[in-house]
Amino acid sequence: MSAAPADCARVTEEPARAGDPVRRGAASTVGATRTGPTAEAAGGADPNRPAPVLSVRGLSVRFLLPGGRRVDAVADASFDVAPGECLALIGESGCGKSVLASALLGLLPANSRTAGHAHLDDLDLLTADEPTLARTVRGRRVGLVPQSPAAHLTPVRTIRSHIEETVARLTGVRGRAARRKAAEQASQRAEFPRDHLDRHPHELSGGLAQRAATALALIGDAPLLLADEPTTGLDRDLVDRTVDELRRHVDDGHALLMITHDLAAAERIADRVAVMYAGRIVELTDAGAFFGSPGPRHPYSRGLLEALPERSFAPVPGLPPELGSLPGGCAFAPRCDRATDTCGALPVLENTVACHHPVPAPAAGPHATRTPEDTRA
Ligand SMILES: Nc1ncnc2c1ncn2[C@@H]1O[C@H](COP(=O)(O)OP(=O)(O)OP(=O)(O)O)[C@@H](O)[C@H]1O
Ligand code: NI
Repeated sequence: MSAAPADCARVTEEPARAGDPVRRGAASTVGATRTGPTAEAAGGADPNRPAPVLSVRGLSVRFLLPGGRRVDAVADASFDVAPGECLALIGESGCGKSVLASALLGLLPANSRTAGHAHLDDLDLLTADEPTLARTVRGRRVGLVPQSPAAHLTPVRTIRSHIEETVARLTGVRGRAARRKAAEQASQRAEFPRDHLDRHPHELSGGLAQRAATALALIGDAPLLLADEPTTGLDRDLVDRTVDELRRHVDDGHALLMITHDLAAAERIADRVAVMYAGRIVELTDAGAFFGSPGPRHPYSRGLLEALPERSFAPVPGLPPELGSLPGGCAFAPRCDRATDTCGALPVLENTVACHHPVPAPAAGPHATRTPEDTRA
């Protein structure tokens, strides 16, 4: 599913250094367009929704490559995640999901430039300095299940030693026996088998490494969890159990941003869904509306869902564009059977969708959000 783990690993293996001016100095160099989705679209204006744990506005990430080339991996992303809420971020391989997560944790490489805001309560994660991120954010305020867990584990240490060390660092548990017990409880939560705790990372399958990473990410009880493909390599039964454990974590009041290719897992866990295409969020809506009625409004989202074996099993025709040479206007237009000349202009995320020709919502229904397109269609 994840065809680009190397990219993701590359991002996370080269953390920005302390005092690195890249992120702090670069906030105005990218994302000249601030298309400004409504606060409601981002999930912020609903008075019934609790104040968000994470509030992202206009987040853009650009990579500068040799020869003056650049890759706009994330463009103008805005969304909120509230306590007790899971937002699933979905989209094809290479659309910018992991780069977005890395930006939130200050884990982008030095050839990146970010713009926008990502508020974790009163702290802007995009401008926070590396000591703050390292000492107070990663693990404590934001947990991470990385996409390539093996790359984040130290080869010469057992899983037990990783977990006990994290327990000691992030919790008040003191004493060897207590730490050992807490580590075993943490591994159990993520369905990591106790009899594998004394193994080294290279002795684990991808699925077991994934479960070890999930166990580690839950230990700090951080109010926000970023889980990047937490179910990769797991069989269906374990996917369901892992997702249900993450859902319990959400129901305990934590916020979860879950990146996944697995739409069945997203349907099982998510309260809201954000669909990313070529670096942009093109749809942001309630999971019930997305997976049920009226279904996705963006033609791309609809195509993603229809590609599922239990639906039409027909892939979205064509391939996503290279992020280094994006066409002007709607990046999906070349693959879209609803495209017209209008799509030469960049669509803004309005209500729930960034599309000049969204799939019409039915006339009535609890989730129907009518747009001018509905009346034209
Ligand atoms: N350090 C880098 N330098 C240049 N481009 C990069 C760098 N890291 C990532 N990219 C590019 O950014 C884009 C988004 O990558 P990202 O890993 O976020 O995709 P993704 O949506 O997580 O894909 P997948 O589902 O396969 O994990 C890709 O085109 C990738 O090649
Ligand atoms: Ni990724």
